[in-house]
Amino acid sequence: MSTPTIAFIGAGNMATSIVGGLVEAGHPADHIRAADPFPESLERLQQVAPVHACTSNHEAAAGADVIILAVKPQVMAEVCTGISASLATDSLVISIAAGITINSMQSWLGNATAIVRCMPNTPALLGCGASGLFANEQVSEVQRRHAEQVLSAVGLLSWVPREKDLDAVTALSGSGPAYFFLFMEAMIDAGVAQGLDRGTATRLAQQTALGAARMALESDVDLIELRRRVTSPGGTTQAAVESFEAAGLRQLVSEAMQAAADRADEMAREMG
Ligand SMILES: NC(=O)C1=CN([C@@H]2O[C@H](COP(=O)(O)OP(=O)(O)OC[C@H]3O[C@@H](n4cnc5c(N)ncnc54)[C@H](O)[C@@H]3O)[C@@H](O)[C@H]2O)C=CC1
Ligand SMILES: O=C(O)[C@@H]1CCC=N1
Repeated sequence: MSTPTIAFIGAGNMATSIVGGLVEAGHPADHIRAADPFPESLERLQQVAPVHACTSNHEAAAGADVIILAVKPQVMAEVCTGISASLATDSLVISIAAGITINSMQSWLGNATAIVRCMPNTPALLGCGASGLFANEQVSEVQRRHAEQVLSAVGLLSWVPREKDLDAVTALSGSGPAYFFLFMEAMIDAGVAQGLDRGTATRLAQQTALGAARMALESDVDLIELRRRVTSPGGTTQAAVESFEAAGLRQLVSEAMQAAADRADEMAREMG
């Protein structure tokens, strides 16, 4: 597969992370362009890799194999209509904006445009992201591989068969980092209430989350077995887990994720 030319429209946090990952994975910086109205954003990006900084979105998009729309959802309509005439017939557009549907993008870019809609998450900033991807029918096999090359540079990726599934991806991995942060906040507060100083409670909670995540990823047994191995019969973990279950933790998680998915659907309607 030849090296695709990749254009970033918007050179903020996500673009910078993806560029960092791409270059680390061996993608040549001279095959990457970026446009952003704020020179400071472009300068920050160029500290990560010597990409070609463009003076307009048109200059970045013209003739690029892959165009990554890494701008906030609120400016997507303006950005898409602005670059629609710059796309080549075989350009692939990848959007990482939450709540902007393929339908909306097609209405701004043209119905024949190959589009991948992606829901990333913030650990992409550390190369540890998890992204869900959906492709419209115009996306070819080669373009799928290009999308995978880009998103795998910042972590794991998973294709979903229906665009609607991106609402569930948003509820799970898109918003998910915040759930773990919230749980850690609650654990730290509880540790402090039991007498630990906040610094100690914070470090213990952070390392416990890291250790548990690594065991979940790297161990050859499932989550139930991992949990069983911590839970001595009649011991402390059993007391805590029974307390969680009695308080309806699973139902709470299910309702919270439904609220997130419903909101994702609502946002797509509002912005579409
Ligand atoms: N699921 C999630 O947790 C995440 C989703 N995202 C999505 O990624 C997208 C980008 O987010 P960030 O990088 O965090 O935002 P950011 O604010 O860091 O970057 C956006 C960049 O777009 C530039 N920009 C504004 N108007 C522009 C225009 N007309 N043309 C070109 N560039 C323009 C801004 O100057 C800025 O540098 C958003 O749509 C967001 O929804 C990002 C991070 C995580
Ligand atoms: O909270 C949000 O709406 C965005 C989408 C997923 C993560 N952040």
